[in-house]
Amino acid sequence: MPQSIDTLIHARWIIPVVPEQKVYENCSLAIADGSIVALLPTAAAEARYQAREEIRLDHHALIPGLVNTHNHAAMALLRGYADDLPLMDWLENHIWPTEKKWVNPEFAADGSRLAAAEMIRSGTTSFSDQYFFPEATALVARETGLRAQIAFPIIDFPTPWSRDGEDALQKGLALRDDYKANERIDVVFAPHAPYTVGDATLEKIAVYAAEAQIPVQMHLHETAGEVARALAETGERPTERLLRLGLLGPQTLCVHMTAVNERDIELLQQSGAHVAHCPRSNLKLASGFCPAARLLEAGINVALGTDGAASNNGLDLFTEANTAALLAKAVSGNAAALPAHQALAMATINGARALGIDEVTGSLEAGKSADLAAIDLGGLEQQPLHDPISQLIYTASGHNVTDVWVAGKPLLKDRQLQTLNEAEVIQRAQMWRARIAGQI
Ligand SMILES: CSC[C@H]1O[C@@H](n2cnc3c(O)ncnc32)[C@H](O)[C@@H]1O
Ligand SMILES: [Zn+2]
Repeated sequence: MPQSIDTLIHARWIIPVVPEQKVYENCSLAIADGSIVALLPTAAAEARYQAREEIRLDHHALIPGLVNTHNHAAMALLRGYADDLPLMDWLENHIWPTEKKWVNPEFAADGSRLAAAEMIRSGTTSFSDQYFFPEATALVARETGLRAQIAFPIIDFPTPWSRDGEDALQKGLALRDDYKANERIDVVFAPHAPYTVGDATLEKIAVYAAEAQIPVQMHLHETAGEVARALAETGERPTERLLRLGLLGPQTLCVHMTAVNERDIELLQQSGAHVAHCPRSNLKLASGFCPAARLLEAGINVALGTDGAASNNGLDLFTEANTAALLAKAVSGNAAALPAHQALAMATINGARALGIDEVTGSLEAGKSADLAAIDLGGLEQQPLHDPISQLIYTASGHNVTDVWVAGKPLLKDRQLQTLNEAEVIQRAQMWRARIAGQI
């Protein structure tokens, strides 16, 4: 007697990511109540299950939904607004003044919707976000069905969202209470960077984080200049400082990590901290290079982040994984560094580990949530197809994604967004451009 389930997805290739490098050809994924029940050959699946819905993906790879471990979603509205500048000039003379003038709850909601649409279209199912008015981004995650880690921003000076570090902490903790019961949305701490948050605030965060086991993410070692400034002002490297303050541990996500020395690597390794590698933002802002392959070799969990679309200028994790793989080879002078299967792991299971959600998502294993992306590999650029993992990393992009599910619910169906009105999202983005340009 066949077992009743919700969905059977038959795919040309299924790539579970765990175990790494495994590719199943002409297999099926069985889904019930939003979770993966089994991955098995199509003939066996058809005999064993009676599904309410069967989906055939004859030219596609089915993979775990991608995990973007560092984003500033609402900054999608500032895409292309201030290009070709180094980090501190970009922030201090362009982005921060513009944020002061324009960022409000409406901006955060419209920008987050634009980013959510782009992420879903390009196969992302989970993202971590650090931006002002995090309540607006959390609401967009709730509406759209994305899985989200809302990392509320803590800065010691006035921002559009908070008066100071203490105000940000209290607002963020209240938001955390609001989302306690939500299975898809976690609310965590995001002290912005070593140069915007002082020891007193970081010490408070360390106490709360330890008491309630709350993850912390922070921009760290984004540039050599940041490290040099810290050394000149305090005699301490930023990584050493986090360790001294009790903030470097298995629930810490260090975003960027360029300009690292042997001691920094040892500290990351011993503490179990994770790294969000954002290669395209680092390249565009000329911030430096994170030695991703070396960190991985040292046993450090390295995941991928796009950073905001204002410094990338997109949110496509396929492009990010491609850049990570190519950059690692260039930086190490070794063509074998960061092979395609490792880049795919960084975009999926490593990301889920970095966000503390690897028991739920990041790989296609029975019992995990059905968070999936289907990628059409039938196009000209993917022929001939010797190795689907190679094609995913070296030839595909987010444009090849056709279908996306979170917890078994379709967010993208045959390239059509299911939980967002694309035309409205574009119209709102265009309205913000005109407002910022002073045209309306
Ligand atoms: C505290 S909300 C986020 C805050 O960070 C700014 N930001 C965006 N990208 C970067 C980056 O690469 N390094 C440092 N800060 C960044 C953003 O504009 C907000 O002000
Ligand atoms: Zn960032």
